[in-house]
Amino acid sequence: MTALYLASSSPRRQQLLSQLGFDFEILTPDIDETPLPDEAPEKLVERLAREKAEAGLALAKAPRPVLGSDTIVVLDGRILGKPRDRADALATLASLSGRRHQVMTAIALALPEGTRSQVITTQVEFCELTEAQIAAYWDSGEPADKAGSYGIQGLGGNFVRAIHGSYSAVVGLPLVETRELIQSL
Ligand SMILES: Cc1cn([C@H]2C[C@H](O)[C@@H](COP(=O)(O)OP(=O)(O)OP(=O)(O)O)O2)c(=O)[nH]c1=O
Repeated sequence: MTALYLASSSPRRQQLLSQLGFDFEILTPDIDETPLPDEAPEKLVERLAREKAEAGLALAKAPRPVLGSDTIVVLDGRILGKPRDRADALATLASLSGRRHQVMTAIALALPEGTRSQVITTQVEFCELTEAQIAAYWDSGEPADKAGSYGIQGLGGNFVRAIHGSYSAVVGLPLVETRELIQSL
C-alpha cells in the first residue's frame, strides 16, 4: 500500500525517498518559485517546500500525506537558485570559488489537518576554481537544473573541499530528517 506521495519531479528526490524504503507515488504540482520582496532565505525555502506539499495535496487521489521539498544555495545571505543561463551559472560558480556557502533544504509534509515543515542547513566549502574549470563544468550540462549551479553528487563534487551537515540534504532530500518527519505521523 502506498504510504505517501512525493510532490517532486526531481529524480534525485525520488531516488533518496526510495533509499528510505517508503512506498510512494509521484505528484508534480506546478508552483511559482519567485521569492517575495525581501524574503529571507530560510523563509523562502520553507514556504516553497510547504507550497509544493500543499499543492500536491490538492492533486492527491487518496488520503495520504504529501512530501514536498525545496533546495537553495545561500552565499553571504544572497539566494542562489537554479541558473537562468550560461552567464548566470558562470558568475555563480565564480562567486562560490574558494568560499564557504550554505545549502538550505526544506521538507514539508502536508495532511488535510495541517502541514509540518523543517529547514536543514549544511555548510559547504568550495576549492578555488579557474575560469577554464568553470566553463568546462557548464559544458558538462550538469549545472543547468541545480540550485547554486552545481551538483555535489556529480562532477560538482570535485569542487567540494569540505562539508559540515547533511550530504543528502545538499543533493535535495535530507534522509534522517525526512524519515523522522514521516515517522512522526
Ligand atoms: C546544491 C545542489 C542542488 N541540487 C539540486 C536539488 C534540487 O533538485 C535542485 C534545486 O531545485 P528545487 O527547486 O529545490 O527542486 P526541483 O525543481 O529540482 O524539483 P521539485 O520538483 O521537487 O521542485 O538542485 C543537486 O542535485 N545537488 C546539489 O549539490
